[in-house]
Amino acid sequence: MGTMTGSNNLQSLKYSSGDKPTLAVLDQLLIPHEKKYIDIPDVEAAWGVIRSMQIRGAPLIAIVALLGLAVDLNSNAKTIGELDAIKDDGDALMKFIETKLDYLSTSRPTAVNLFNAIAELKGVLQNAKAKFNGEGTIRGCLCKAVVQHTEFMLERDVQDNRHIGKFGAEEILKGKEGKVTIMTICNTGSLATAGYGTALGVARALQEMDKLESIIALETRPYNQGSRLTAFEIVEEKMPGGTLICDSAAGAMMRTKKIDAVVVGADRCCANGDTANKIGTYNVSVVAAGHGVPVYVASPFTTLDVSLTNGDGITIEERPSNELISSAKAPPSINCWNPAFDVTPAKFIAGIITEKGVILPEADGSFDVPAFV
Ligand SMILES: CSC[C@H]1O[C@H](OP(=O)(O)O)[C@H](O)[C@@H]1O
Repeated sequence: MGTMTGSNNLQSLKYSSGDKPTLAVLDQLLIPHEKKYIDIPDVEAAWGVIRSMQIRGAPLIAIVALLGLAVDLNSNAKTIGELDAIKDDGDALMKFIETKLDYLSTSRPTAVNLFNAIAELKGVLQNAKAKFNGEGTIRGCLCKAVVQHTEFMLERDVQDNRHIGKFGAEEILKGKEGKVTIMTICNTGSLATAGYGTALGVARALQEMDKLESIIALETRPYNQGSRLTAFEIVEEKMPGGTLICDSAAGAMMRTKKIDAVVVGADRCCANGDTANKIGTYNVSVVAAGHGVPVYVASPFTTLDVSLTNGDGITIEERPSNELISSAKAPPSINCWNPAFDVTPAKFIAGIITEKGVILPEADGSFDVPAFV
């Protein structure tokens, strides 16, 4: 197999398949000024680019973690030496791989995609080990299973995003004539996924249908994913009516201009529909409720977490003070509280757009969210 990347011009990663796979990821901290790819030779490098937010976005975090493992096991000389030393002991090999997966799970805590992906891959490996028929080596069987499953995940993400785009566009256009204006927060496009995007994918689908009047991007302080990344995607993809506003202008814009819907991404949707997403999503949702503007969450099944009954159980990542201080140009000694995410209660959400359709709320405003299986 040749090089596999995302579906748009903007490639969040470059992955080359084959016996010796390779991976490079776009350093998103340099966007919009520079497009530079970082080589990922092992799980430590994958962990590093996730933690530093050189790559980010709930689906992309999971994909880079697992592709990093695929490269580590099959192409990294040090890891190959360690595997050689294990010989062909199935239990020891499983433990070796699972230890690497558990390490990757410590990179960032909030987006459930990484944890769902790790659990899914562990299941695939257990299955492959149980079905191993003695042809070749168990090591070859497990390393191949990692590559095959991860490549499947990469392709599934783009397909799911296209379906989310279609279902979301149809939902927003219901009962409407003419074109629509969408407001969004953070970055949920090609740069946050394997390609196409989730919430920004909905805007992209509307654009493809010639139904997008305008896309409004919130700057998304303090990390500015909206102004650095979404604005960049809007410009690169020539999305109509692309407009950047500061976070605190959302209410003023809803009060003075026609906003048809707010569409946001997600890092974790709980059983009742409570959703963790980028810090500031809750504010926008409350303001939108005050103006009768529906808020949709675009979320693949990989972002669903029905093990949590509601949002109170979500671990919210707190980023270091210096990230807020440097972004806000604040005095270095000021005390900071810098949560990366907030939880929007289900009552503020009009629908959860998935690749299988739009989940609408029950009469009491809560959702009956299905499980990721
Ligand atoms: C396609 S969902 C992207 C999701 O990731 C963001 O967070 P971060 O940039 O910190 O990884 C954000 O919450 C988005 O909605």
